[in-house]
Amino acid sequence: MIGIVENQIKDILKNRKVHLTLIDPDEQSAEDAVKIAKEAIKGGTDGIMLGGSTVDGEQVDKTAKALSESIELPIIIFPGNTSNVSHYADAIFFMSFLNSNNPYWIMEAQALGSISVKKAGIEAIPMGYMVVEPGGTVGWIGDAKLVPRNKPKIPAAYAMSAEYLGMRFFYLEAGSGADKNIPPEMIAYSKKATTDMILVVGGGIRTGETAYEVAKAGADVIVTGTVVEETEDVEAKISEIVNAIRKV
Ligand SMILES: CC(C)=CCC/C(C)=C/CC/C(C)=C/CC/C(C)=C/COP(=O)(O)OP(=O)(O)O
Ligand SMILES: O=P(O)(O)OC[C@@H](O)CO
Ligand SMILES: [Mg+2]
Repeated sequence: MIGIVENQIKDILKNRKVHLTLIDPDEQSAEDAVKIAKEAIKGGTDGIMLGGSTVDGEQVDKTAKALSESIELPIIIFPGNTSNVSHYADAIFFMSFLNSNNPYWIMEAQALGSISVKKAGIEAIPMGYMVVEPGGTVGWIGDAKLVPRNKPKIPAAYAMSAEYLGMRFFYLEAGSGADKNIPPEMIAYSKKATTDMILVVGGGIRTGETAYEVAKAGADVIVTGTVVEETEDVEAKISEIVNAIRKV
C-alpha cells in the first residue's frame, strides 16, 4: 500500500525534483540534529532521512523523537540495521541491498526488521539499494560487489528487475562522503530502463553544480548528508543545492 510520505514525494515530483537531507544520528546530539534539520528546512529541503551504517537503535530513536517534536517535514529512517526502527519516524526506506554478497543484507535483515516496523506502525517504502564504487563504509559493511563506475548497464538491469519485483524506489549510492558522485551516465541508464521507478541518488554530492548534473541525468530524489556535517552555514549550502536541482 502506498502511504502518506510516498504520496507526498510523488506529488512534489509532478512539478520538480525532491531533496532529502541525511542526518547521521551518530554524528551529533539529538538537539543538534534538530538545529541542523531546521536550517536545512529553511534552505528548502523536502524531508529528513535518518541513518548511518554504524549507528545504534537508541540514538536513532532519540533523534527521531526530538525531530518529530520540532519539525513538520517527513522523517524517513534510512536503516543501517534491524535496530534502526523508531515509531517517532514517519516512514522507513525498506531496502534490500541488491548487490550485497551476503543474504543477510538482501532479505534476512528485512525479515527480522519487519516485526519492529509493523509494531512501530510506520510507513514502509519498498526500495532496491545498489552501491557503486567507491562505496564507502556502507560498501564494506554491506559486503557489496561494488558496481564499477564505468558499467552503467549493470545497475540499470537491477533497476529493471527491482521494478518487476514491485519495488517503487531505487537508490544509487556512491557511499557517504565519497570523493566522486554517481556518474550521470549511470543515472540516465537506470532512469531509462524503468517506467515508474523513483530514482534516488546520493553519495559525494557537495555542490549545486553536481546536484544539478545528477538531477538533470534523471535522479528524482537527491540526497546529501556529509555537506551538512562539513559546512558552517547549513541553510546556505542546502539552498545552493536545492536551487540548483529546481532549475532542472
Ligand atoms: C529494512 C531494514 C529494517 C533493514 C535493512 C537494512 C539494510 C539492507 C541495510 C543495508 C546496509 C547498510 C549498512 C546501509 C546503511 C545505509 C546508510 C544509513 C548509509 C549512510 O550511512 P553512512 O553515512 O555511510 O554511515 P557512516 O557515516 O556511519 O559511515
Ligand atoms: O553523505 P553524502 O556523501 O552526502 O551521501 C549521502 C548518502 O547517499 C549516503 O548514504
Ligand atoms: Mg555519515
